[in-house]
Amino acid sequence: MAKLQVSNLCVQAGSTCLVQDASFSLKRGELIALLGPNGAGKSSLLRACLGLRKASSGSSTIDGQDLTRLPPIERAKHIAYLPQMTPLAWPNTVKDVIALGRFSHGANLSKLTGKDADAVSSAIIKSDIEHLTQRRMDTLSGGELARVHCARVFASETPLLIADEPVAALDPRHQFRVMDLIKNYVDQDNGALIVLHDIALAAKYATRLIWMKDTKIIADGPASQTLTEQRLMDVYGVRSKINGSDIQILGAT
Ligand SMILES: Nc1ncnc2c1ncn2[C@@H]1O[C@H](COP(=O)(O)OP(=O)(O)OP(=O)(O)O)[C@@H](O)[C@H]1O
Repeated sequence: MAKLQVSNLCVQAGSTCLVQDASFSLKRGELIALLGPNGAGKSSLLRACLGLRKASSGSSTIDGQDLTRLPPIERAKHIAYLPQMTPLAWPNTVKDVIALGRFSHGANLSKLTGKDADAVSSAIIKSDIEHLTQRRMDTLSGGELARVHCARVFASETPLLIADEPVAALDPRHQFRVMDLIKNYVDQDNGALIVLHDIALAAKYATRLIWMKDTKIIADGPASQTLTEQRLMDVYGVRSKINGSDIQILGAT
């Protein structure tokens, strides 16, 4: 089934509210873009959904199981998480990092065999990084690094992916390449929730947009219903011109 159900989730840091009463669901076949300005609470919401940050109230379940109570290794079988990317200083090879995707399956990471070896090989091919497998992670460009992290997720064969700004800091071509990888993953009967700051990219790829502002989800629906000039003004404080799939951001108010 693979369904993430988030209900009335609230996150506090001391007396400060970071997320208020967030509810939404994510299931296979959906590619949801989580949108909102800096500081709106997107990362806090993602981390609370995954049970990585304590929620003050509400719930987050996967196929009916409370994510905050699932042991990390069990959670990792259901849902993969790509946090905001920071350059890695690890001397590990690309192949070793992708093999980490098989950890939750109990694989011997230093000697992959059978299904585990197949999953890693298939992820490497899907992500178009065959030429990088013996490279050290700390020698990769941002675009290469992003594809390696996608491959690690694909190798884990989880049905759901949560990613926090997976295309931040990539040039337009690499943004498309990574979004194409995520779309292909979703098209193979998986689901993804990803934070994006590029509205046009979100409108092009996402089946649904969830809009956050000032700690709250203020809209949830396909771009055809929720992406309007007024919405961009309300959420980001920018003037825009939207004509079908042509989205122009004209400037700040
Ligand atoms: N532990 C904490 N204590 C206090 N404030 C926090 C804490 N964690 C996050 N915040 C604040 O909560 C707000 C929301 O942060 P969050 O990282 O969730 O926003 P975001 O929407 O993901 O932003 P961005 O787009 O910049 O990544 C920010 O103002 C941040 O400074």
